[in-house]
Amino acid sequence: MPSVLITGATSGFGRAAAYRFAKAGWSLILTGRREERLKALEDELGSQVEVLTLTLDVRDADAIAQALKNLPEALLPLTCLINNAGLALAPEPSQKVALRDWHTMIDTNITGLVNVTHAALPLLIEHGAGASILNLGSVAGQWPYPGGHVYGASKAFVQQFGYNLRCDLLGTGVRVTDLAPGMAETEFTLVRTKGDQAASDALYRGTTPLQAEDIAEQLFYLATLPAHVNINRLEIMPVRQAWSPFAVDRDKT
Ligand SMILES: NC(=O)C1=CN([C@@H]2O[C@H](COP(=O)(O)OP(=O)(O)OC[C@H]3O[C@@H](n4cnc5c(N)ncnc54)[C@H](OP(=O)(O)O)[C@@H]3O)[C@@H](O)[C@H]2O)C=CC1
Ligand SMILES: O=CCS(=O)(=O)O
Repeated sequence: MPSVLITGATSGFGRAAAYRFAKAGWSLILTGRREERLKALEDELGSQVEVLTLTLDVRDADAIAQALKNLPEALLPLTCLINNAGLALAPEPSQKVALRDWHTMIDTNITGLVNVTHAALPLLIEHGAGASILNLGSVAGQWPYPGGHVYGASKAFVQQFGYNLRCDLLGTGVRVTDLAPGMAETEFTLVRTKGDQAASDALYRGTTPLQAEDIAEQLFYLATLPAHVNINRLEIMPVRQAWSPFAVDRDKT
């Protein structure tokens, strides 16, 4: 059976992807920090497919290297890595942001993604043709907006790291994609606003954001493309989201 390692499987895109890949019979390696949520997924999906849960913080390089070194043979070689764990913090302007929030985004979205990728690469290369690394980038990695600061920059890293990985992986058969969603309704905004449910509800109210299942469907599509096809970047927005005009600072009259 093909196997997929999903980081950040306890919520949002990662959780929806666990269900999507399980539906197709894939073996699952699910990670996140919230153990009780991982156990609930294992209880629910474990009767359909092989499920291994790893309670891990992607910022802990040693724990990740150790865990991936000791994967059961039945889950190897690894068919797909979904680098999904990530977060935005501090929607306010740069000059008002606490430095630790910038560090948390860099440590999670950049260092965490690099930690997992480094540990998983040998397992994907062993699989060869048909293996994939699917990285969750964002429209924020391409398009600037107020309050995007380090979050957007971290997603620009995800894109360029993926492109550079492709150069190094040429000849191994391992594919790399930057999947870059726009507005999607998950726990993302609750995390970004540090638990402000009203602010999260307000952002998604009166429009039609992407849902986690929309992204899970794209992840499954990418992972099951013919082995000779690599989509380098896939940007997806809800129909009801688009760009705005440039902002201009004007004299007060
Ligand atoms: N929702 C959106 O509008 C968009 C989101 N994205 C990106 O998609 C990805 C998933 O986001 P989404 O599903 O929306 O958000 P959620 O907040 O719903 O899910 C985020 C997941 O990441 C995990 N996570 C966060 N920090 C860590 C960490 N240090 N170690 C391990 N796991 C961690 C969380 O698990 P736990 O807390 O249990 O550790 C959780 O499972 C992120 O990379 C995000 O930047 C991209 C574009 C749009
Ligand atoms: O990555 C998340 C989407 S947005 O909040 O930057 O538009």
